Amino acid sequence: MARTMLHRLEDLCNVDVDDADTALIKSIPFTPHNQTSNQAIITNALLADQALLKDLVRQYGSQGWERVYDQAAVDLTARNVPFLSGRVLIQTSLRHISSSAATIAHARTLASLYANAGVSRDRFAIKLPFSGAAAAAARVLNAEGIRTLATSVFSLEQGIAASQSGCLFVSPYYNEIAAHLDASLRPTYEDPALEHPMSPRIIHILEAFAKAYRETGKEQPIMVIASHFTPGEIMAMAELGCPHVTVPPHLIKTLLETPDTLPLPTTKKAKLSYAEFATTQRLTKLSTIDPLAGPDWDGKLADMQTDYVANGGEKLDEALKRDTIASKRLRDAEVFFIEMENKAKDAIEKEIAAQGL
Ligand SMILES: O=C(CO)[C@@H](O)[C@H](O)[C@H](O)[C@H](O)COP(=O)(O)O
Repeated sequence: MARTMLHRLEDLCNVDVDDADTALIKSIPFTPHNQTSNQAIITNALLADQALLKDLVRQYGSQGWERVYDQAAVDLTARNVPFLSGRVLIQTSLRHISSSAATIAHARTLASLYANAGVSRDRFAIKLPFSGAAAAAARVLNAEGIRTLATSVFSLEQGIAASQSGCLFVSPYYNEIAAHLDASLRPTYEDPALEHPMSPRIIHILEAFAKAYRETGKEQPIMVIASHFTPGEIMAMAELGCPHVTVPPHLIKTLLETPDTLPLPTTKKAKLSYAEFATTQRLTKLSTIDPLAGPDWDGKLADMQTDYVANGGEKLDEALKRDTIASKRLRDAEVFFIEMENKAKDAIEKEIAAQGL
């Protein structure tokens, strides 16, 4: 196959797949790294496969819809492991966003279903939508070897809490969920790295991790940046310094269909360790600005001195409350993913009734 923009992206930034579609993953002309998912991805995949739905209901329907849905998420992702070099990921229910105990219990259930499916702990991770309660849950889960990804991250404080709770990965959303549902909310920029209002927060998180690594030697979460609309946005992630980007299906297809006619890249992809991280010269002005902060922001950025995870993630919840943009975006994610989960719940319960279970 001739060289495409997806090859170029992989030269600059590790390509992960933001979808569970095995055929799509196999169509990529190199081995992608991780495969991310969420309740929208799992529900759509399950509803598109009525044979799988019926079969899972037959096997597990008597134990209720959640058992069926969790098994679906594990089955739909576990089968992709042979075609990836890294991990498959599924997300805990947003119904648990305010409860550490419920988040821990759900993550442990998913981990045991992966174990039953023969997926070892180094081939999966559990995504936690990152509230204070989730950060506290992450500390427990990572300590017991169930590795987590902090997701729905919109603020530096959430990024710091991901580091403090020992998360393996962190996924800031470059764009908000509301913009996925309403195209009029999608910003378009000639130069996304420099102009997109989320770029500074990405740089702040990466710089905080690099500083923490230099000071403590402790490995920091690997950034798997998510939620992009355009090829231009995706390609800009390398310049921001993101080591991984998770790419939705339509952008994988577009990048695969676009020949790379540019000279071979002269820069290398960001290393997974933050030891050598440095913001590229062109973007250093983003280090001190925050277009998403409110008008009374004092210009100070959060740092690792505050423990955002202690006491059930109390300080993270306080920070989220003060940050109207991040808290609105996290709330939108909560509403959207619960809606998508409920769509699957209705279909599963209908099938449970049809099978007379
Ligand atoms: O958080 C991760 C990866 O860690 C993503 O799966 C993330 O949920 C998605 O990129 C966003 O929710 C956008 O998803 P979609 O609306 O494009 O399906």
